[in-house]
Amino acid sequence: MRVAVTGTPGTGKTTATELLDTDLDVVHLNDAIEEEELYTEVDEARDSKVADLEAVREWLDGRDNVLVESHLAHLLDADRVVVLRCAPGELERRLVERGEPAAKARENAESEALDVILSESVRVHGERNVYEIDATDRDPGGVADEIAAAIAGDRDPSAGDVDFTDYL
Ligand SMILES: Nc1ncnc2c1ncn2[C@@H]1O[C@H](COP(=O)(O)OP(=O)(O)O)[C@@H](O)[C@H]1O
Repeated sequence: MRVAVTGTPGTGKTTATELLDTDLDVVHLNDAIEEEELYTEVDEARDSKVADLEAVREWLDGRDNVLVESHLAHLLDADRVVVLRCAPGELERRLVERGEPAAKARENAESEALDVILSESVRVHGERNVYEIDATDRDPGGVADEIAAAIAGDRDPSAGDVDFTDYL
């Protein structure tokens, strides 16, 4: 089984998947993109690398029992897509606290308020394969438990239950 754990930067993907007790091979894709040089160019202005999704797909090819964690993970093949959500104000606070520039933190908060990643996940994979988790008031262990439930099929798929538009 291949599981994607996606969500706007700051929703807690890395923290929760590091706590996850799973038989799946957990891949922190953003680290792999750096280490394996799976990017097309470096965006100096945004201090980030532009992922080469074709190279990523090739690198992942044949790895079936894997959990791919990244804000890009929903753009890849997956049997189940877990989308972490976080209230934009809390997301913005977390990103600033972790050292992101204020403008970038706000841009991500607005993207979260607009359901950008959730909508992309539903468009690419269909609602019945998307497991939305509102992680706002959950501790990392609780989020990891929710992800484990989605992997095990112990909860139903859900998408669109979260509404953060009042942030805009
Ligand atoms: N459940 C949580 N509750 C509160 N803060 C969290 C939670 N999960 C992560 N954080 C904090 O939020 C920031 C972003 O978490 P991280 O796991 O890096 O998110 P992502 O991988 O989605 O970008 C980190 O500073 C982390 O300590």
